Amino acid sequence: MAIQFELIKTCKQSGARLGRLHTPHGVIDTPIFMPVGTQATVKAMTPEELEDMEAQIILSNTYHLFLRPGHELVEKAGGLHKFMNWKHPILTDSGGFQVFSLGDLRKITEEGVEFRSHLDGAKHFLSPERAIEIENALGADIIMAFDECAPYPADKEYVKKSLERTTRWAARCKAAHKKPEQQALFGIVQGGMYPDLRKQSAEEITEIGFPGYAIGGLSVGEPKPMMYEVLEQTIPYLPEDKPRYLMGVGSPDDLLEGVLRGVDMFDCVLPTRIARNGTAMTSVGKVVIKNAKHFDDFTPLDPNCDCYTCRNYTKAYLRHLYKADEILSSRLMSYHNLYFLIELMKNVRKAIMEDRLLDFKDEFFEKYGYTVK
Ligand SMILES: CC(C)(C)OC(=O)NCc1c[nH]c2nc(N)[nH]c(=O)c12
Repeated sequence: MAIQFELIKTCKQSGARLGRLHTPHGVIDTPIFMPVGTQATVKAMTPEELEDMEAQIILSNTYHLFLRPGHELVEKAGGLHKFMNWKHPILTDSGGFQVFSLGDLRKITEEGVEFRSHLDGAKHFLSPERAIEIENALGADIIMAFDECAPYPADKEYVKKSLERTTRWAARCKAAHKKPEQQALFGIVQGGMYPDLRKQSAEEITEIGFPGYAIGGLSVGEPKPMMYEVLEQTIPYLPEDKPRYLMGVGSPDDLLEGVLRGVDMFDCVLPTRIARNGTAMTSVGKVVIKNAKHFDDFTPLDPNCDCYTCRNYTKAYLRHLYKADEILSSRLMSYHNLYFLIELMKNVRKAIMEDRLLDFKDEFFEKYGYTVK
């Protein structure tokens, strides 16, 4: 088996789980936040900095690497780990979702998706088989099935047709996967915001059988309560002994609400994206560094953080870097935001171990400035 999921403990106060996911490139503690490195780099961070902040697994993307530099080059380099000098686990997303959101969609058929590259407008075709061929070449420890992430909102008939095709595509992915011993293929559950369709998708995907299951099609603009509700309607149909991965999530509150509902893995571009726009996630809420009030504030970004950025630089300096459009601004802000989410998940794992995750959530939301429900 490419991966082994060890369920260590289930929190007595909630549905939260503590686990360890053994992969060919190392062990991952769950619940886990996975930094996104779409084009074989977590933007502005070196692998050594990611190791320093104890990132355990990072994401890359099939669609992007297929378009540039081409999966053949990465394979020639000895695979993604060698190409980007990352010695730890990697997960590649399949590109299905990107095809529907990045390239302007040409047409979708049972066979696959024809689309134009968002880079140069060139026409391309991706099918379940092609996506798996690319992911096998990239060599990630965990690879995702080729799916359709239905837009939101979308009418029920469309979502039903779409999830049923995603199921047929999932079976084709499993059949096309050349290295199930080295690379764990996760199935992806869709079904929009319709609980009965989520149940149908979860039953169909688990019927095919995968070592792990992702919940796609959420965090697509729906209200948060709706996302949490759909999660509650989906998780019970996934096996307890396999990892659950909520794709594209998320912000601190979404991570906590997801863990409480039994999610083990998360990914989101938020920490690095908002960092480049000058916003920091801190233990006392968001800090928008360009705000004039930080002009002569010589305190750290986050008084309760012991990351490299918070130990060595002040808000005044970080504001200056941002206003001067200095590259170091993106680096220092990204380092802190990633560290913040990784640290949050470390504290979540500790709270689960001590059966006090609900209390931890209330304390965190109080300090972070979220209204505690
Ligand atoms: C809009 C953002 C990116 C925040 O979330 C989503 O789109 N969420 C859904 C999502 C993220 N990544 C995925 N990958 C795949 N294969 N399928 C998906 O549905 C998704």
